[in-house]
Amino acid sequence: MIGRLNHVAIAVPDLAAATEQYRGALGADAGAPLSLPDHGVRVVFVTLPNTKIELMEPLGEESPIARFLEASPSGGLHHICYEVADIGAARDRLVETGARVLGDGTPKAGAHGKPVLFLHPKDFSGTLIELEEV
Ligand SMILES: C[C@@H](C(=O)O)C(=O)SCCNC(=O)CCNC(=O)[C@H](O)C(C)(C)COP(=O)(O)OP(=O)(O)OC[C@H]1O[C@@H](n2cnc3c(N)ncnc32)[C@H](O)[C@@H]1OP(=O)(O)O
Ligand SMILES: [Co+2]
Repeated sequence: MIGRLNHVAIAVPDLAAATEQYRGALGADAGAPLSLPDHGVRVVFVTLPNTKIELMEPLGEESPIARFLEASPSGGLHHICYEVADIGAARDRLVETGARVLGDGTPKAGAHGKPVLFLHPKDFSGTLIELEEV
């Protein structure tokens, strides 16, 4: 059911500093910052030849990455995003297997304007999974 790896996300305390590090020290193609108030994060996408890296800092009081950064103040790997062809069908199949879909199960428009959903990290080997319909 899952297809290509769309992106790997890294939570960072300072988006501008992390972007500069990817652009400078790592020589990567980093895009412009984008605020996503619906998701409580501000992001920069780094384009690699075979996938993308999403650098994210908290946005707003209710950011879902606030607690993660409290536990790991210098940042850390936060989630991986797999592409699916039909996110409604993917959600129904996952719920049938007993996996917890986060939120109310309704896909939201993600950073690329496509529908996304998140799966509880405790149900997938301690890894937060994002599904994106592509
Ligand atoms: C826009 C976009 C896009 O790309 O399109 C995005 O990516 S938005 C990306 C930001 N949005 C999201 O992440 C939305 C989905 N995330 C969430 O709803 C939340 O972050 C949760 C995953 C439910 C975690 O919430 P919260 O940190 O409040 O819970 P918590 O502190 O009680 O954590 C419960 C347990 O899960 C663990 N835990 C928390 N976050 C984790 C993560 N990212 N990876 C692995 N484990 C994680 C904690 O260590 C804890 O384990 P112990 O109990 O063992 O201590
Ligand atoms: Co993401």
